[in-house]
Amino acid sequence: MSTSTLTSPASNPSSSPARITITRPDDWHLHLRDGLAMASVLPHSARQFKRAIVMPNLKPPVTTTEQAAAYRNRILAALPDGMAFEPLMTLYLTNNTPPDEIRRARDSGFVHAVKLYPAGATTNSDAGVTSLANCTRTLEVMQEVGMPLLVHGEVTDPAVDIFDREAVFIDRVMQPLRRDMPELKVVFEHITTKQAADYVQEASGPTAATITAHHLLYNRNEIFKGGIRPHFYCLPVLKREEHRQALVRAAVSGSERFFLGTDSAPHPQGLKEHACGCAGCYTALHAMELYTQAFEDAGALDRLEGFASVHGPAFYGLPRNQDTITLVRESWTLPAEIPFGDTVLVPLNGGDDLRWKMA
Ligand SMILES: NC(=O)N[C@@H](CC(=O)O)C(=O)O
Ligand SMILES: [Zn+2]
Ligand SMILES: [Zn+2]
Repeated sequence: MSTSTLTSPASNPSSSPARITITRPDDWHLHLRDGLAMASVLPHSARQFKRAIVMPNLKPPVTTTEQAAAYRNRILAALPDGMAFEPLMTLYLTNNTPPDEIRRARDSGFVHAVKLYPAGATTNSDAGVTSLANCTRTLEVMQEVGMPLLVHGEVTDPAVDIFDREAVFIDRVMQPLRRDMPELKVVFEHITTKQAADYVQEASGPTAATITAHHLLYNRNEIFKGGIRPHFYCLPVLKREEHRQALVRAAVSGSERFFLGTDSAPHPQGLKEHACGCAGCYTALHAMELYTQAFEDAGALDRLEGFASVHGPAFYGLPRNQDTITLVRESWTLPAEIPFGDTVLVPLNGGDDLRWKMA
């Protein structure tokens, strides 16, 4: 029961080009998992992106530079011959991350950020932070050495409605954090609301946000179209149409504060299509096709390169990539499922036709 509108002619203006070439993009928020599962999905990201910020929410989480080095080596060992891909590693912040660990991370040269998961907010966040007050010394060192803090920005207070958890997080956590650590680099990850887009645009200090392709293309109706559709369930959950539109405006605005982060988050089919299904959308296979479509629908293909390939490296203090990718206007059918270790996963839009294709 495909209900895709991805190839709808109405949103395919004839004035749009048949191909577009941009500097090779990077993915500033990616879940690669580990082991055989990682080996299955890694080539998809490596085909589309030169680099990716690799999330540390493994079981157990990647909390030390030493663990990040070992994880990085496993990723590089799983990379097929001939593929160039640079994993940019992150550490998982806990209540007990020692300030010295930040200096070790900075000195390593391969750890590029530290991730804040409010305890209980999302997949594998049990070891996360219960209160940022536990992390003051560590955050001060991050601020001092220029180590970015990446934030899953949702409160975990069960009294707060799930659709409000990001907006409430701005008041309860982001504002005080920005006030207390004015020079800390902060990335508000996978923003989903108008409130977050406005906040990031106006915040003082080095503040940025990643935006996923699925939050640019879909509102929360998508989860319930014709029945419950678990592959559209992720955290933070899709929001109302007015929020999707605010995210599109932010992404195409040209502001350097907004850049690409797929949050591609693979889970086995059996754990998505489940009575208590996991949160996460798998988009690594077709991410640039989806972003290109979102920017085309907004009449802003000329802004895609900045968002996908320029603003992220600038924020992280890294060089832009030298090579390019080309996307062509060509209809193709996304596989309905793909191998995932010893099981399978269903990509977002699995079995649907896409309008753009990586050449
Ligand atoms: N986005 C998700 O819905 N899930 C992510 C975790 C996260 O990024 O919050 C995952 O690791 O599965
Ligand atoms: Zn998250
Ligand atoms: Zn994520």
